[in-house]
Amino acid sequence: SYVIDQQSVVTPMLSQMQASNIGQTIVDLSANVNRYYQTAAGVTASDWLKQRWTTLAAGRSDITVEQFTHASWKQKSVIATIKGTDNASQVVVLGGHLDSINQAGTSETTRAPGADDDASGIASLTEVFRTLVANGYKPRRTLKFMAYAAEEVGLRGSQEIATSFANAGTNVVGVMQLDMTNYKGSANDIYIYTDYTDSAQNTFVTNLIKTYLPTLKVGTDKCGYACSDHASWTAKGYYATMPFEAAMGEDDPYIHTANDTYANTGSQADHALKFARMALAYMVELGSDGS
Ligand SMILES: N[C@H](Cc1ccc(I)cc1)C(=O)NO
Ligand SMILES: [Zn+2]
Ligand SMILES: [Zn+2]
Repeated sequence: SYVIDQQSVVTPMLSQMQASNIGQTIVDLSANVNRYYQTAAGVTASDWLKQRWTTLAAGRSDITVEQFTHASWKQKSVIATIKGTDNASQVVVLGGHLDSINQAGTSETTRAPGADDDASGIASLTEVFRTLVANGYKPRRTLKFMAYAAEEVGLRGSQEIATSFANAGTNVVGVMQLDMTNYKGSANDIYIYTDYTDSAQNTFVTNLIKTYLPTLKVGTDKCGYACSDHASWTAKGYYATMPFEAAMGEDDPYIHTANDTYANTGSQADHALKFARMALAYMVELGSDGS
């Protein structure tokens, strides 16, 4: 059962989280001509993120940053792990996808900045990672931050990772997916998607928002298909939640084009900051539980 009891840890951290940090990561990631799973730029973006997370890890001995090599394409997923203290066998995952795509076809030189889809999600979870490390936070459970390759071509990177975890019998107690966090297209702030996700964990996340971000308005909606990497984890029997930027059909109209830019989300990351704060609360509340 889900208990919310880490206010003394979470609340001080929330005020340290900054939209400007999220915006900078979006700018950095979308500076690659593209982040397509098959291009040199897509490989470069993966290597850049590994280095960025390694720098943020600040030499902590309980943190590792690695790349997950996939079977049949070049772009690697990136995984940062904060090893738990006394309940390390139980794992919490916060993910987004690293790759981008242009719906007109993505060659080595095709522009696909993917600022909202999904640099915004990667930037949101990177700000969670930065804040936890800056505060010297040591979780009881193991926390994993994941940047999946090849989401746009069939959730392929997360499918390989989730399958690998299931085959290893890894006890992932919960997964949150952040795919598109920075385009405020709807009346509510955060939309919890109810298909291909777990309803009990969705309720927990809704309660986290009520507790820690009480001014935010929460909506729900359905994709109607496996619309992001949360579906890969659900397919393997894990509990997943996907908080999303808008209601169906009101999301960022520029995605999968050369116009999915930071400028086209107003050159600010205020919407993404809401998701980062929610995600930090998720990682600390679940990460602080014993077995
Ligand atoms: N299709 C998804 C984005 C997406 C997800 C949900 C909704 I509603 C609309 C759009 C995608 O491109 N993920 O990378
Ligand atoms: Zn997409
Ligand atoms: Zn996406």
